[in-house]
Amino acid sequence: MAVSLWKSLLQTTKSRLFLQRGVSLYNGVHGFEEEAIKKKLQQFGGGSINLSKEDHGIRVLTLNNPKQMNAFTGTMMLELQERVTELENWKDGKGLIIHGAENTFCSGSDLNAVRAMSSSEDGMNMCMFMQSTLTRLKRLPLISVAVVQGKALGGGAEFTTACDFRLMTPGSEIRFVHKQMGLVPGWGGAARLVQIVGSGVALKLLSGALRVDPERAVHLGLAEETLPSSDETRSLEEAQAWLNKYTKAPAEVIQAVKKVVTAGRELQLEAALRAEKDIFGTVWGGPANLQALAQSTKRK
Ligand SMILES: CC[C@H](C(=O)O)C(=O)SCCNC(=O)CCNC(=O)[C@H](O)C(C)(C)COP(=O)(O)OP(=O)(O)OC[C@H]1O[C@@H](n2cnc3c(N)ncnc32)[C@H](O)[C@@H]1OP(=O)(O)O
Repeated sequence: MAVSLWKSLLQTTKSRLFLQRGVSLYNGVHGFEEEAIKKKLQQFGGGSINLSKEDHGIRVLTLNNPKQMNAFTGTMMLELQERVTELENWKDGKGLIIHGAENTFCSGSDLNAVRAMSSSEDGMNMCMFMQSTLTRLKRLPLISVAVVQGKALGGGAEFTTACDFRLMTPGSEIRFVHKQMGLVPGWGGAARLVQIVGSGVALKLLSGALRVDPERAVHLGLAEETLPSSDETRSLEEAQAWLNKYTKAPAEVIQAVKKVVTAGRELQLEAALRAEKDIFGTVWGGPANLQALAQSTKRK
């Protein structure tokens, strides 16, 4: 009796904890020294992570370091954590579009920073920092879309897997180049890639460092579709129109939808069911539900 009670308490706690905002995957127990790595990352400046004002519940996050093909500098990693915290506290949010500046997505880590942080301690701390931030990004109660224009390489390819969906423009490419650097993904990209395309395809993409063009990405289930335009502005407009199809409801309903799907993906069945129950309770009898009940019974 005590054991099953303990198990049930543990499951409930897990399902509640996983929905909490700002929870890092790692702490001192794992050897994660967050303040130390933040200080180190601060030494490698350049570029920025910009977040647009909201427009009908949708914001655009821009990886902005075009001089280096939007490679992630240390300060960009710190800014990404700040933007994710902002998005976790965005009450009216429904959708997020992520793209790179000047019509290319992201070239991974800034290799200058990588060369300067080649110690095991720095590498592991950067890995845990980025895994935590991208896991929080993936768990945002928003529908997120990576618009892949140009190249998404290495950590940039991993970044696309931290979004719910990927839309690619003609001629664009996702490529997990890690093998060529004697590495494996370190920002959580391998674990998420297996969830998206399955272990067999993930093994081929990683071991072959294969170039994935839009057609192959759609075939593999890595991308939803190839956008018609390769123009930077036009393709963003097309991505916004695509996302609008899925965000036509009050924010609290869209956020609840994303949360139940995240629970189903990440938790064991009983914990997922408990999380679904808790989330269902936040919308049952809520304004959107009561308004729908007051209207005609026929669904459009
Ligand atoms: C866990 C993640 C993992 C890690 O942290 O270990 C990584 O992500 S490591 C990085 C993996 N990424 C790469 O290896 C890509 C390297 N870059 C390229 O292959 C090319 O630059 C490419 C294909 C993105 C673009 O080639 P293109 O010929 O069109 O342009 P350039 O190569 O001349 O690049 C323009 C300009 O950008 C600088 N650049 C590009 N990528 C990076 C980068 N990742 N870090 C730092 N700087 C980068 C490049 O040096 C050029 O600058 P310039 O001053 O003009 O030489």
